[in-house]
Amino acid sequence: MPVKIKIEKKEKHTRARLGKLTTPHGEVETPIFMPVGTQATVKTMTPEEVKETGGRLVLSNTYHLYLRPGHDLVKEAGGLHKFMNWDGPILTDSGGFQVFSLGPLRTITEEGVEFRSHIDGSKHFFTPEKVMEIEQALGADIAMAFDECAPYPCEKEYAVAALERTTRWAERCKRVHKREDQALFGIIQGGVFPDLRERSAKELLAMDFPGYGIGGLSVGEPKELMYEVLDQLMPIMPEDKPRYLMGVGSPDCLIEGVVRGVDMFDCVLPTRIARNGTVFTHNGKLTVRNAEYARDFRPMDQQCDCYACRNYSRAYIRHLIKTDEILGIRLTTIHNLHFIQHLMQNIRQAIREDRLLEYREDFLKVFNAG
Ligand SMILES: CNc1nc2c(CCNCC3CCCCC3)c3nc(N)[nH]c(=O)c3cc2[nH]1
Repeated sequence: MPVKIKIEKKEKHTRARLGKLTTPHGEVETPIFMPVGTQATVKTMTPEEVKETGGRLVLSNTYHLYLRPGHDLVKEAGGLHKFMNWDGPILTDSGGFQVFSLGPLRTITEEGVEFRSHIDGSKHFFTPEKVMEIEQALGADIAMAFDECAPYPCEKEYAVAALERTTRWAERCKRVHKREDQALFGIIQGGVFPDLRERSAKELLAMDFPGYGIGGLSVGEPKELMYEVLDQLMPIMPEDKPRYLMGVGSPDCLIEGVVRGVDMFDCVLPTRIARNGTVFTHNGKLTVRNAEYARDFRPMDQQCDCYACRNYSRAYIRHLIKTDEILGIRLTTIHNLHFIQHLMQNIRQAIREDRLLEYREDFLKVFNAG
């Protein structure tokens, strides 16, 4: 069993758990936030800088790496760890979400999904078998099954069809997944319908995957609805398997997800908004590129001890961003990754001390007041 979770402690007043996730490339603490490295790099960061901010497990993507540079090239390079010089654990998403997000550029059949590349419009066909070939070639420690993520909102019939196809595709993935040093995770679908979520979970739990993605959320539904789906789904999830809430999220969603028993998160938000000149601070978001910061010589977040906040002012970082100096978005990225990892560290400590609900209240009172 290459990937397993050991629950160290259950928080007294919530479903939150403190755990250790063991993988072929080392052990990481959970709950964990996993920085996204779409094209085999966490944008603008060296692996050392990702580690320095607290990143321990990074994500990459089947869809993007298949199109460029090609999974065969990455395999020839010795696999994703060697290619991107990352010696910690890696998780690859199956591309299910990406090809479904392509909208009219894709056609879904029982066999698989025909889609046109967002780069040059060339035609491609992803089947569960093809995606498993790609993910095994890339060599991540955790590979997600090829699933169908239903949009929000959608008719219940659509969610049923997507759930049933996801189950059949999970079977097909499991049948051809041979790599012993790579864990295949199933992905639970079912839209925002509690009965469908339960059905999808039960069908996939019966296949005994070493861990589970919770898919089909953070697709435009109100946050409260996402929390409700988790409230209904998490009680039927096995305690001894990692739960990975896909594509989540912002600081408030991370805390609410942990409270409900989620162990793993990924989100492009911290790195994406950083490149737009927006950073998280304890008082909420701050768009450092705005004119009001032109003569503001304070750090982005006065309570932050990251490299960017220890050495540079808002005025300087605003100057860099306004003049398209690459150092600007590197500094905002360093800060945002550090901020989120520091939040996860505080959450893990609050679990240890059985005061997660107090932490949630204190953090959100200040963060949301901003
Ligand atoms: C943002 N919201 C959201 N994301 C979802 C994602 C993607 C999660 N992030 C993966 C990274 C994205 C950037 C490149 C590297 C991989 C989902 N993925 C799958 N397979 N299925 C979902 O239902 C699924 C559902 C998701 N909802």
